[in-house]
Amino acid sequence: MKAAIVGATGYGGAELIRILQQHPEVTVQSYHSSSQWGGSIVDSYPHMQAVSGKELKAISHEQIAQDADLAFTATPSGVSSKLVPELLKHGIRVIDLSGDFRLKDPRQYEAWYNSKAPDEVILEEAVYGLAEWLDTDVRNAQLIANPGCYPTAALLGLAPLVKHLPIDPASIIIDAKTGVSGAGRKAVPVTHYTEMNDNLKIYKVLEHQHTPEIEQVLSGWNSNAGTITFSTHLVPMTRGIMTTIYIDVPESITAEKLFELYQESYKDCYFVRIRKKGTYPSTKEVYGSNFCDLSLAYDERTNRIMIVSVIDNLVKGAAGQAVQNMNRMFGIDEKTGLDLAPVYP
Ligand SMILES: NC(=O)C1=CN([C@@H]2O[C@H](COP(=O)(O)OP(=O)(O)OC[C@H]3O[C@@H](n4cnc5c(N)ncnc54)[C@H](OP(=O)(O)O)[C@@H]3O)[C@@H](O)[C@H]2O)C=CC1
Ligand SMILES: CC(=O)N[C@@H](CCC(=O)OP(=O)(O)O)C(=O)O
Repeated sequence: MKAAIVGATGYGGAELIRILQQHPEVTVQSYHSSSQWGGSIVDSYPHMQAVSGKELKAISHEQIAQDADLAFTATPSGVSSKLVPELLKHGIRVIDLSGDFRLKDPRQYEAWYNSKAPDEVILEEAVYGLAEWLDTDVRNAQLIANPGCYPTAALLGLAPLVKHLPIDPASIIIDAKTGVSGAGRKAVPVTHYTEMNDNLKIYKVLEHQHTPEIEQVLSGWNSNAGTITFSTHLVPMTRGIMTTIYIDVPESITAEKLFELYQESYKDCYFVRIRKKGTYPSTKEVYGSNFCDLSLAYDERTNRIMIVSVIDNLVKGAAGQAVQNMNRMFGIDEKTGLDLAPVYP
């Protein structure tokens, strides 16, 4: 299979290159950049000697569609919304890493992204690619909207509860923390070394664009689901997301039942690992891998469940899940090319 990577000079693109380099079924046919075409990947990433002979190309929709079976668009929101329809028009399948095709309601997109929504027909057609909980057969999908990093961590943590128990979804609080690579490679004051080093910041308070994405999925799972409380923090680390989720529970649940529900729900999901009762994951324990590690705690004093979920934002939260979706799209075992052990310490 032949793939093209658009946005190859960004962090998501670089992670796609790293993963696809050792994918036995894929050849990366071309690497694309809007500003550095004519140059080479190693100009941006000198450690990527394995692709040193590859020239970065300009973005020609027609050429990309002619040469490859699939395009990954690892481009910013607002860019993907214009790029992807052109690629689809030329008949190529696309996995988009941005937030542009995740929200079904264009008014929601415009309200949270402050930008014009893509065409409604394409929004309708796009499959939301939360790989463990796909609700359609993606072997025929033309466009997969790869989920956001925070929604991936939060939704994998919430799914079994929201799908199977009469919890009160309005009680959901998601307290999330991310590493700085979540902001991409571009230098901006907020992620500058002196701003971030030895510092902890809350940001996008009550206005994070992943809020409606999480709510949209939850309401598809449980008709009672509505609004959530979601907070996001920047932590002085390179990669990783931890979400700590709090939910009020019906009195009928016990810690044992809860644990069994999660074990059962994820028994066939290689990339979701439920931690032993009483132990809790840290972001380093999934660093560089496509795993999402989950822990549960039931607080009998408050009748609240606490779920802890960790992922690597660039892998399970972006490029890794995109490759997992690609594998599903092309009928390949989902683990192919992705069985990466976490890098620790
Ligand atoms: N970083 C993360 O953890 C995650 C990121 N995402 C999403 O994935 C996408 C890529 O993120 P990330 O790699 O971190 O971002 P970066 O800022 O690191 O990279 C963005 C890429 O887009 C390209 N680009 C910028 N402007 C344009 C344009 N006008 N036309 C075409 N290409 C353009 C840039 O390269 P060039 O100038 O060379 O064209 C660059 O390769 C974003 O939508 C992001 O929101 C999703 C989940 C997690
Ligand atoms: C640290 C940081 O800024 N993280 C980004 C993560 C979102 C992202 O990467 O993009 P998507 O919306 O495409 O998922 C943010 O909070 O907006």
